[in-house]
Amino acid sequence: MRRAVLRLCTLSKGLLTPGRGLTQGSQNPENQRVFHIHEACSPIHVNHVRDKLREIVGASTNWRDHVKAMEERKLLQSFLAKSQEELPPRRMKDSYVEVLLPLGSQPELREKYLTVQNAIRFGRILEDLDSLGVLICYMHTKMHSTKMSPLSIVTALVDKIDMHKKCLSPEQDIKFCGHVSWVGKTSMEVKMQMFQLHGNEFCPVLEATFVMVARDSENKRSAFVNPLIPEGPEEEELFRQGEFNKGRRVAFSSASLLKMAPSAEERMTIHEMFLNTLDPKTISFRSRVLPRNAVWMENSKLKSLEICHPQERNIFNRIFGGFLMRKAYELGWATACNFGGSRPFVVAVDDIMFQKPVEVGSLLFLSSQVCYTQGNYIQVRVHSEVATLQNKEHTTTNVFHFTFMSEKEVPLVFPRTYGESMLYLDGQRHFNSMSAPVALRNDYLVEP
Ligand SMILES: CCCCCCCCCCCCCCCCCC(=O)SCCNC(=O)CCNC(=O)[C@H](O)C(C)(C)COP(=O)(O)OP(=O)(O)OC[C@H]1O[C@@H](n2cnc3c(N)ncnc32)[C@H](O)[C@@H]1OP(=O)(O)O
Repeated sequence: MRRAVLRLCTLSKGLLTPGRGLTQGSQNPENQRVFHIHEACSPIHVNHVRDKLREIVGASTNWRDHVKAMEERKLLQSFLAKSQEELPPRRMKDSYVEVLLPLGSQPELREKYLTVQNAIRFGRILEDLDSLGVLICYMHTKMHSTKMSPLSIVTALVDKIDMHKKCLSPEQDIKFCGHVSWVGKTSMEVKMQMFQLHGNEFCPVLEATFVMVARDSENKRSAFVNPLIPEGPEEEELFRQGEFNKGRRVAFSSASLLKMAPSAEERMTIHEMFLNTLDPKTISFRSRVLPRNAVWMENSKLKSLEICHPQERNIFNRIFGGFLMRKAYELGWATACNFGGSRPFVVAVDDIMFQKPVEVGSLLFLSSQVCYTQGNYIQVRVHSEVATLQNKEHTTTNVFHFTFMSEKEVPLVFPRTYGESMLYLDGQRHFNSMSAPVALRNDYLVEP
């Protein structure tokens, strides 16, 4: 067990240093390491993750019982800690979980994960990562005094998901693993990795950093989580990285274009783009023409609507974060496909913020657009908002950022309004925060 954790941490350190990329990752011999099957502790079957979660929170399996189940959860409030100091510290290995998705040995599982091009649906992987992230946090906060957890653990942020060059086959077993890597007072950072069997070895294909927040039994107020004690220099480094990530997120958010004007360089970019669209035949700021091989941003949009049925609920009777991510991702993929005119492959996902829970019964409006392109890359932003039948006012619940790589070079995208210019710059910032660009690889197959 300990060896497996250490090996995972070493791998994480190599791959997840902020700003390091796919190219750098794959060139680094450290990252060529593989995870040997025999090192793993017995993994949980993917189908059991959600059953375990239901058991931990005592969720009802029938929608008609959900109110009763929530009433029962209220009784757990007394188990909540009044301060973090009351809670026993945990180690990284206490929350370490491995999950097996046996696509190779159980072909009946494949259908759910399959794309028409015989690749793996990335949207399904997002759902699995979300459930696993929550399970990992329940391992970290496990109490011996009560079978059911008084905590409601929700996904606050998908900080980053980086894909590596490996081809994802729907016919080979997949393994996920992860652990809590940093904790605050009520929040936990979780690092997860995904491996696919290649011959006799599980090779790394993806890594992800999520932030989960603990809430009380009724999911109304935040609740304290156990401190984390890193053991040894590798874990200390991971913990420091978690601290650094928190600072980076605060800095990124305070420099948000919703709060601050763009930098001088960014302003210059926008002005140059504007000048490039002025019609040289008229001396007017109004007549705008698109340069060759460019598309107006407003023409890159796709929209969808989902009715949030009880079937898509999570263990707290709100809409499952993984479902929201899958739907947003699939719309984003279709947007990139429509825009680029060829098959897009996801390269990175970052900064998905879950601002508000989505209630069962809501109408979920997803709106997706290309906001930045470069070479073969397409940066897509998906905005989601909800309305209810009673209240038609729309409320933003999430903003998703996806980076795709297209098989062919893609057109430039041009903002027409000031608001679109801000979207362009925000897209550029997200693109630049991604790892260094990678060369298009034929074996890089990750699809909706
Ligand atoms: C059920 C039975 C049958 C079911 C059948 C169907 C089954 C379907 C399958 C599902 C099963 C699996 C489900 C597993 C559960 C998945 C989880 C979800 O879905 S969850 C659904 C999707 N998720 C949601 O719905 C969540 C929606 N969002 C929210 O509710 C709130 O925005 C919030 C709670 C996340 C934060 O509220 P806010 O008022 O801001 O809170 P505070 O100011 O009090 O701060 C508390 C701590 O949070 C930190 N922090 C905050 N934000 C961020 C951030 N962006 N970034 C980083 N950190 C952040 C902040 O720094 C502080 O940390 P610390 O210093 O104390 O350490």
